[in-house]
Amino acid sequence: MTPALPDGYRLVRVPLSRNDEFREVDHLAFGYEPDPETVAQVPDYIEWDRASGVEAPDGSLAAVHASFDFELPVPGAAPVECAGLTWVGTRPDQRRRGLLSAMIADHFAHCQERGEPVSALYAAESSIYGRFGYGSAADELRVTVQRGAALRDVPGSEDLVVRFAKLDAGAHGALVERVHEAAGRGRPGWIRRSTDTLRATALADPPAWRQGGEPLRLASVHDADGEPRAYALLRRKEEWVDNIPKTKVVVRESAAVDAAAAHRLWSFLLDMDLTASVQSGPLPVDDRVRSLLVDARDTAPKITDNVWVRLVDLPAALAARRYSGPLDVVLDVADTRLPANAGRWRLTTGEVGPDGAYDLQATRTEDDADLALDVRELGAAYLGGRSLAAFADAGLVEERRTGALQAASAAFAWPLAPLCTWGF
Ligand SMILES: CC(=O)SCCNC(=O)CCNC(=O)[C@H](O)C(C)(C)COP(=O)(O)OP(=O)(O)OC[C@H]1O[C@@H](n2cnc3c(N)ncnc32)[C@H](O)[C@@H]1OP(=O)(O)O
Repeated sequence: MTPALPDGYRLVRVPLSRNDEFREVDHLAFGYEPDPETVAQVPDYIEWDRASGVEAPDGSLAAVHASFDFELPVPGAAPVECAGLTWVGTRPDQRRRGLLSAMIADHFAHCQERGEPVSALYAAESSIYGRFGYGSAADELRVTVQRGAALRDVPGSEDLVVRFAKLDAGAHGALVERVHEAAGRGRPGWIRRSTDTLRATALADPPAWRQGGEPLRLASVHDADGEPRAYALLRRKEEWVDNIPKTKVVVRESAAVDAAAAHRLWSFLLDMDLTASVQSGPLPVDDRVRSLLVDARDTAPKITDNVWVRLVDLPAALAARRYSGPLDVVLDVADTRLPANAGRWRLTTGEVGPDGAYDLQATRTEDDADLALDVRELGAAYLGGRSLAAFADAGLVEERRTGALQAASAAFAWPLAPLCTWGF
């Protein structure tokens, strides 16, 4: 069901020629205005063939959104085609008239046309997107570690060397993307930057973004052949208290291909002269540093929601990932926004693969349901980082056949916690 727009309003595609208007809506919606230096230094990373909006009766843009053509890494399988919803904004003088609701319906229709079974997003406010069937599918962890904090030993760490330089996007871009890709292998949610402009934006560093810190630096870890194994994009914020240096190291993003590289990187970060602490970038909740720190309690851990997932084509999306255990259950799915997903589905796994994981098929059935849930909870569990049993415990999944919840929770779970390392 497509929500109605107010009289005279209409959904439109927004071409590059309306870039200024599109951005004006965004600035008004989010309450900021980039200075000319920032505009000049941050690439235009909108994919203009995927930008849309709502026109008011006078032809002006009242609301906008766009999406990215992503591949979303899922548990145990090749990434699934995914529309990364972004740049969502309604002008403050046009809000609460159903413009976002209409844009989301339009977005889902475009996903279906393009054959994208899944959509993902970062939520500006976490109360917005559940109503549209998006579920919070991953958490991100940030820690602040005191200088000199001890790490448990990892063999091979001492054989690696660290290089430290002013970030040069041209010279370092390939290193960052190569390590980022290798570090994320097997980790659900680890979306790669899919275009040159997104890759360039990840390294953009206009002065307005520095919040009093130095320009971005790159700390990179290399093996004996010079091959990069880990990196951190960071800046130091100089601070002195009573003549004592208390500079903070603030990491924008870091990644490491293995434990030795992570150990070497953190050893370097925790031993920088004049500093007092290291604030991490977004980490998976099971990040190595939690296991390696001798005193992991004193790290002021903060957890927030990371990427949100929406199953647009339920059977295709569920078949695109793999599962940790055998399963034969009937789900009764509620989905008011996309009725084609609603109703009863039998989920059946096949033979176990050599990696211990299972393929799965979702087919329509008239059989009685074993579990009843909203598509939002299915999206939340999709990357393997949320427990269906925990949702049941919160009253959000109903078990109608004893044992079905245990089996489904075990099958949907995945050994590595999901994470996307960058907001889009
Ligand atoms: C993926 C991303 O890009 S995240 C970025 C989202 N953008 C922002 O946060 C920018 C500032 N906010 C805005 O521009 C607007 O308030 C938007 C885009 C969040 C909502 O746009 P609107 O056109 O006002 O939404 P619309 O009128 O369709 O409301 C749809 C429903 O969402 C609810 N809703 C809208 N905004 C919010 C919010 N911020 N928090 C909680 N609920 C909200 C409405 O109350 C309405 O609920 P209902 O269906 O129960 O009646």
